[in-house]
Amino acid sequence: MNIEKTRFKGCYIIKPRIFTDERGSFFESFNKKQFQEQTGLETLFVQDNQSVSQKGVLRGLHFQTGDFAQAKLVRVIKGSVLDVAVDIRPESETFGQHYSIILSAQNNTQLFIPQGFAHGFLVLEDDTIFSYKCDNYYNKASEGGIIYNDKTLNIDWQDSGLELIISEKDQELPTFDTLYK
Ligand SMILES: Cc1cn([C@H]2C[C@H](O)[C@@H](COP(=O)(O)OP(=O)(O)O[C@H]3O[C@H](C)C(=O)[C@H](O)[C@H]3O)O2)c(=O)[nH]c1=O
Repeated sequence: MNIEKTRFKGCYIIKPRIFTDERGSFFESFNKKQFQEQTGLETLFVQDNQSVSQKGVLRGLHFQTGDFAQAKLVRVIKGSVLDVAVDIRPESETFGQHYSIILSAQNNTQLFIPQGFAHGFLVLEDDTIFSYKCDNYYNKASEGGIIYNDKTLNIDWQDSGLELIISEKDQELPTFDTLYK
């Protein structure tokens, strides 16, 4: 696997090595040893999640707080998404800034998002399968979030022409300024 840094400390883009032959293709979707060698991070994932969404679904921006903060290794098994990670680490020089990337079954690209980020994605194709590893368990009481169209974050979701499908819970998430200003 090839791992490259982003301008956000601890956030990495991962491109697995794909093996193809007359049967199809193969790749290692995670390798702890290589991950640790290339990032220096000792990450122990404890929970895998999967969601299936139709085109136009926007999930997020979500995070878990305190002892239940989660690092995530996210990827798309089928379809494609615009994935967004927002740095909510007050001490970070990129605090309040976000990173966006297209993740798809075509590019097989993965994004490692460390603890201290809010995460969300916009689904670009029907029947998109989103799969991710977390280094901490789900803890409903620790759930937090930021409204997707927050004016301070000013995320370009590239959603022109899409009818957004957003849960009631996500439509009621607070603004960044409410949480951090
Ligand atoms: C996240 C989670 C949810 N659930 C239950 C709780 C609800 O009854 C149901 C759907 O949960 P929710 O609407 O929060 O699912 P998403 O909107 O996909 O949330 C996720 O989407 C964003 C983009 C993320 O990065 C987070 O991992 C996560 O917040 O699954 C569980 O049982 N375990 C879990 O780990």
